Amino acid sequence: MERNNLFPVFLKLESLDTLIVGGGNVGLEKLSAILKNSPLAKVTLVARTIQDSIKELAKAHPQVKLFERNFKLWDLWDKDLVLLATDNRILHEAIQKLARTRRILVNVADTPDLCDFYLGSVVTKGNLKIGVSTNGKSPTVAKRIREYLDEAIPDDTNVLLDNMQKIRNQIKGDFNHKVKVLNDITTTWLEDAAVVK
Ligand SMILES: C[C@@]1(CC(=O)O)c2cc3[nH]c(cc4nc(cc5[nH]c(cc(n2)[C@H]1CCC(=O)O)[C@@](C)(CC(=O)O)[C@@H]5CCC(=O)O)C(CC(=O)O)=C4CCC(=O)O)c(CCC(=O)O)c3CC(=O)O
Ligand SMILES: NC(=O)C1=CN([C@@H]2O[C@H](COP(=O)(O)OP(=O)(O)OC[C@H]3O[C@@H](n4cnc5c(N)ncnc54)[C@H](O)[C@@H]3O)[C@@H](O)[C@H]2O)C=CC1
Repeated sequence: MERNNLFPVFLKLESLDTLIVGGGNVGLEKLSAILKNSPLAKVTLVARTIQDSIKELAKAHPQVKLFERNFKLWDLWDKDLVLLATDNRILHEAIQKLARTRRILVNVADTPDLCDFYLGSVVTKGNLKIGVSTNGKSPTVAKRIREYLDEAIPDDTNVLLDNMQKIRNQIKGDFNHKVKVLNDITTTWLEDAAVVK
């Protein structure tokens, strides 16, 4: 069976510099996805024309910089990540090549083959975050799985995380003992949560 070989990571976008090229519907979707997860993400968005909804969103996030003009080579100079969301595949290919030579990670919204990383569907409950990828096969299925998990994971999961953090900091003894205690007290957590629901 084919399998998903992508390696998931959770990025701290407050301390990285992200560039989005494109200010239409897809640019808006990518910017929204970033800010929903990381409201303080440092993002620069460059596009020949920028939708009003993007301008509104940027007003609520003062660290987001908008430039309403064509992409320029030097937009890449100080960036760690780049997301391409224009309607111009040739431009995407050219920018992807330039970014690659600078070792900047690239997402090309309309061309999975040119992507170094994909965005995923995300479930967030307090400190808990679950990312879902279908390996690019079906973003709609990723969205459905997000909805399913969002319903299934108890809303008070963050209370569990806070309690576990306290217990984790208090347990004395060697590492193996600590792991055993933490495993023991969480063995029945999901079943218990299902009963309470
Ligand atoms: C490869 C990937 C690269 C990337 O964008 O990172 C990619 C690529 C493409 N998406 C396309 C279309 C759609 N994308 C969505 C939605 C989402 N797309 C997202 C991620 C990804 N999309 C990455 C793979 C993720 C994975 O591994 O599963 C999500 C999860 C995250 C996010 O974008 O924030 C977000 C759901 C968030 C949520 O709600 O939970 C919908 C549905 C909808 O909006 O309801 C449609 C219309 C239905 C359809 O076409 O399937 C097209 C065709 C464009 C065209 O036809 O021109 C391409 C290009 C292609 O596949 O060739
Ligand atoms: N990955 C995904 O989730 C999806 C990807 N797509 C694809 O994404 C692409 C973009 O779609 P839309 O946002 O709807 O298009 P759009 O036409 O609304 O927006 C295109 C944007 O690119 C900008 N642009 C074009 N040339 C530019 C340049 N040289 N420099 C700077 N900005 C430039 C335009 O000013 C505009 O802001 C399409 O190719 C579409 O097929 C579409 C749906 C979902």
